[in-house]
Order: sequence, then structure tokens, then C-alpha cells
Amino acid sequence: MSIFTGIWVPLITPFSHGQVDHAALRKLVRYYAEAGVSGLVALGTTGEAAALDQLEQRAVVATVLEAAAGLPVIVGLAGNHSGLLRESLLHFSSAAIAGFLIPAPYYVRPSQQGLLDHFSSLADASPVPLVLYDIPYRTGVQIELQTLLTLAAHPQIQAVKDCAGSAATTQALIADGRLQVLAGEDGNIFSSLCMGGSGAITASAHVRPQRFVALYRAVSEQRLHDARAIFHELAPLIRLMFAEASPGPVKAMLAQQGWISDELRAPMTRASPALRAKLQQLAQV
Ligand SMILES: O=C(O)C1=N[C@H](C(=O)O)C[C@H](O)C1
Repeated sequence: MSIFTGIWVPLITPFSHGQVDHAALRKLVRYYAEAGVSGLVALGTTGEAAALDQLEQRAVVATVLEAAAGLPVIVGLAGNHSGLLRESLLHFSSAAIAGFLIPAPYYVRPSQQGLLDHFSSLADASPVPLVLYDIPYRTGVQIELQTLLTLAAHPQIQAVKDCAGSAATTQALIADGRLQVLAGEDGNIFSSLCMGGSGAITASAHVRPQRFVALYRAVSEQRLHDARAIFHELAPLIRLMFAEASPGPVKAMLAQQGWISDELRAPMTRASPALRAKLQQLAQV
């Protein structure tokens, strides 16, 4: 069994006056570590990695690793240029990271054979495990079940962040048992864990991380009644976190709590005033 279990927070990247706010990032990392999460993801979708240049990406990972003080950190590696991806992979491999989270190359819509070749060659080059990131609504291409199962034979491919939105695929991956299945759709966390999923990478856990950890523990300890109650309690929060383009709502909530300033980089935008009002109401519950 690999380490890809429990609740992982895909960190936002805080900005202040247009620059990465490393002080705020450090504080957030400490907060999540103390909340009992299993690990952190830097440069995930929620981290606005696409809006960071190479130096900023490297600086973000360095800050997260330093503040995490041994808590496992996965680095997101998204892109559609194989050479640049490989270069980043080799760069970050020299740091003490727990793995890479890698989606299908976006926009170019490769064939399943192209995906097999792509992930296999990155896995061959990587000294740390890969978490495959299946998120067709963002990349434009599905990593089909058969492709995931073929890739599971590679010793360095150990988990999948499952955002495919197919209960049948989730079930088949869990039944196969070779890949750890991390729920990547926040609304599916409870069902995925109950089916035997190993955990979740969930942006909603930026808010009330302790409750997400409690949900994971309740399912692991087979306290179904407790787990169900916690999930129902978290459901309104999860809905609001994705009511507008992510990570706008997460950043709005964290800004209301005083952790960060409510800044995103274009083309991403802040949550609307209407949503911010709803988030404020939720915070009072
Ligand atoms: O940052 C991530 O990685 C996440 N991705 C999903 C998405 O892209 O919508 C959602 C998940 O909560 C975190």
C-alpha cells in the first residue's frame, strides 16, 4: 500500500499585490499540518499553477516543502509539452517530494496509446511515484479505464485522482486494487471512501480541514452513522466551493477568515459579491 491515503489539500497559491504571498502560504501549510491532513498538493489546479511562471512554481514548491516539515507533498505537473514536462519532473525530483500529480496533456486530445506512452515515459524518468489525474472536463481527454489499468502495471504509477465522474470507473479501479483511488470530485468523497477509495484530494478541505479528516477517519473506522452525518454537514460547503470557477470561492472564504487576500490571477476571477454573501452566511452556521 502506498502513502496516497487520507485527506490531501491541493493548496491555493496566495497572492498579494500580484506577487506570490509566501508568508500566507507558510501559515496555511502549518494550519493544514496541524489539522491532521495526510498531505498537501502544490501546483494543482486549485493552486493556479498555469498562471505561475517557472521561477514562481519552483519558489512555491520550496516554500511548501519547508513549511510542511516532513508532511508529504505532491507536486502537480500539468502541461502539453512533453519536453518541458520532463524538464520540470527532473527538476522537482531532486527535492524531497512524495510524488507527482499528472493530468493528461490538455487541449491536444491524444489517443489512448498516446496517453499510455506519455505517462509511461514520465514514470520511467521519475524517481518518485506518480498519481494519475483523470479530469476530462478540464483536459479534453479521458484516461479510459483500460488505459488506467494498463498503467497500473508500472511500479512507479501508484494512485489516481479520480475526477472522471463515473461510479463504474471508480468501482472498477477500487476492485482492481493496484492503484490507490483518491476522490478528486469533492461531492463524491463519501461514496468513493465507502466503496473502498483510499482518500481524497479536495479543495473544499481548505475550509474546515479537521471535519474532512474526521470524515475520512469515520469511514476508515466503519462508523458509518458518524461519517454520513459529517458528510451531510460538509455538503453545503462543498457545493459553494464549486458554485463558481475554482479557486475563486475557496480564496474568498479564506480571505474572509483572514488567511489571505482575495486575489487571483487572470483569467481566473474572484467570487461574485452574491456568492461571497452566501459564504459569509455559511461561516456563521
Ligand atoms: O487542485 C486540484 O487538484 C483539484 N482539482 C479538482 C478540480 O480541478 O476541479 C477539484 C479538487 O477539489 C481539487
